[in-house]
Amino acid sequence: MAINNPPLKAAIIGGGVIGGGWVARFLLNGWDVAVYDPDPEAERKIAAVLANARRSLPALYDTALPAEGKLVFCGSVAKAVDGARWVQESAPEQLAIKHRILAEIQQYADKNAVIGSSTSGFKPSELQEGAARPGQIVVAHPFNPVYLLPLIEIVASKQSDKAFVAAACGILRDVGLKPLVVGKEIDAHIADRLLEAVWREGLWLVNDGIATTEEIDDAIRFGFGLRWAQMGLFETYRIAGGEAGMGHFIAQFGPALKWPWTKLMNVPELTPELIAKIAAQSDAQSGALSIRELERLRDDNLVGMMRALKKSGSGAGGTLNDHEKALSRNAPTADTHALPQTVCRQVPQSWADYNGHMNEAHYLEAFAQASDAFMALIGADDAYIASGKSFFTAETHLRHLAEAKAGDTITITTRVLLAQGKKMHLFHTLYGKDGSILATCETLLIHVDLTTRRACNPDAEVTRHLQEFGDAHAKLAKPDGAGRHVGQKNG
Ligand SMILES: NC(=O)C1=CN([C@@H]2O[C@H](COP(=O)(O)OP(=O)(O)OC[C@H]3O[C@@H](n4cnc5c(N)ncnc54)[C@H](O)[C@@H]3O)[C@@H](O)[C@H]2O)C=CC1
Ligand SMILES: C[N+](C)(C)CC(=O)CC(=O)[O-]
Repeated sequence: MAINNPPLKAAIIGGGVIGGGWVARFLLNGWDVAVYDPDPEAERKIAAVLANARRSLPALYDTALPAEGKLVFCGSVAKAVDGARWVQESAPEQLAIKHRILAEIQQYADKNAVIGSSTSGFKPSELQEGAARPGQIVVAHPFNPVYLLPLIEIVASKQSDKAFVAAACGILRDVGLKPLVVGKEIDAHIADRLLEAVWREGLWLVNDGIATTEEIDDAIRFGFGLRWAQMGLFETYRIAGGEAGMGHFIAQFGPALKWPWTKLMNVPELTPELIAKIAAQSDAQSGALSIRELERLRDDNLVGMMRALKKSGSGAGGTLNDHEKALSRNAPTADTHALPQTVCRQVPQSWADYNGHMNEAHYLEAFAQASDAFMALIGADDAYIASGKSFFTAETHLRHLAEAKAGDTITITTRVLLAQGKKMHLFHTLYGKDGSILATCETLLIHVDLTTRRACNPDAEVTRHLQEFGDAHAKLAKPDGAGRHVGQKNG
């Protein structure tokens, strides 16, 4: 499915914490979005979520997201769902409210639209009770923040139509999400079953005066929380069994389940005293930051962690890599300035430094991405490198002409200055959003046999493609700044 052509429409019914995240996820992936929420404050709250999403979601990728869709706020469900391909119910977690809203959605929505519910705990069969077309409704349970975290639990009942489940998964993948189809409907699906168990134990630890909210959070974030983000529970414990593996792990730690290590199913009563105790500890722990500041801290950390996972493709990193590939396939192919555009991306927050602009190290990173993209363009792509040949960079000269700031969109064009035998001499120009030149990079790459680690000529096809670019670019005037050395006067 094309990601952004023509613009698709999503309707979000209920624009609170989760609805706002859905708005951002669809909008920043090029969908038009219509929102219905009776709260007069909804527009302001969604604007705040969107501001945070705009500074974090694009930072996950080394390529640009599609142009943002259009956002409208509607005065009725009927207006919001009109023409929508996806309708997401994100109203309060009360079955009666959800039934009322789903009935209204089905009255006005296209019969082929997917209707997802964000419910954290209700089974799809419960949501479908009394529905005009039960098969159209699926649980699409997201995780906060919806614009960054890829997991969506897709839960169907016996009445659900498989075609809608398949369509739901396809659409969610297109907007960068990871649909996990839950095989059997149960209360609270998979993830919230797990979360509730940890939450229950946490409440007991505070209730019994054993640990504060901060100590419990430390127990998670300094240890197993880091492991869970990349390997989950079972893969982590498999390693904990040492070379003897999972069988040995269970033999050793299985009996502990019957020792008093857990409170099992007992739930502490949420008395006013316990709630006040937790709220006071939470204020002492995190009250110095506003919710929006905490969200930005969370988002920057999530972006950093998820970007790190891209390297190995573990967990969320694999989803990002798949989405990035799809985004690159759908990126505009038009040349800018008559040269191939080899980079189009946002400057992530993490690239800004103490001077409040993009740090010099990341100019080289962006230009290296341009060289990689140009290599792919001439056929020196992943398959070529896997066959044992590549280019190594021998020399680079960077010029910094104007500032790029976090959140800015930057593009790079690539020009061949010389294509001769094993030599590939490139000149990259980095532009800001207004088309002004922010930096240039002149770089010499040498073709190498990866088995001998020695220079050699590229394969015939790569040579031919490179030569074609070289011949075309030789007709252009020499770029300003080419051949400069450090300290040279302008002019
Ligand atoms: N907050 C969380 O961490 C998560 C929540 N969810 C689920 O998402 C759903 C929404 O939860 P939150 O966003 O947290 O709640 P919320 O309270 O932040 O937002 C609910 C929104 O629904 C609106 N609303 C109330 N009546 C409505 C109606 N008749 N029609 C349309 N909108 C209406 C409210 O004005 C409010 O803006 C729930 O089903 C919840 O279980 C799912 C994943 C995580
Ligand atoms: C607390 N909660 C049950 C609403 C949480 C979720 O449903 C998922 C999440 O984002 O943690």
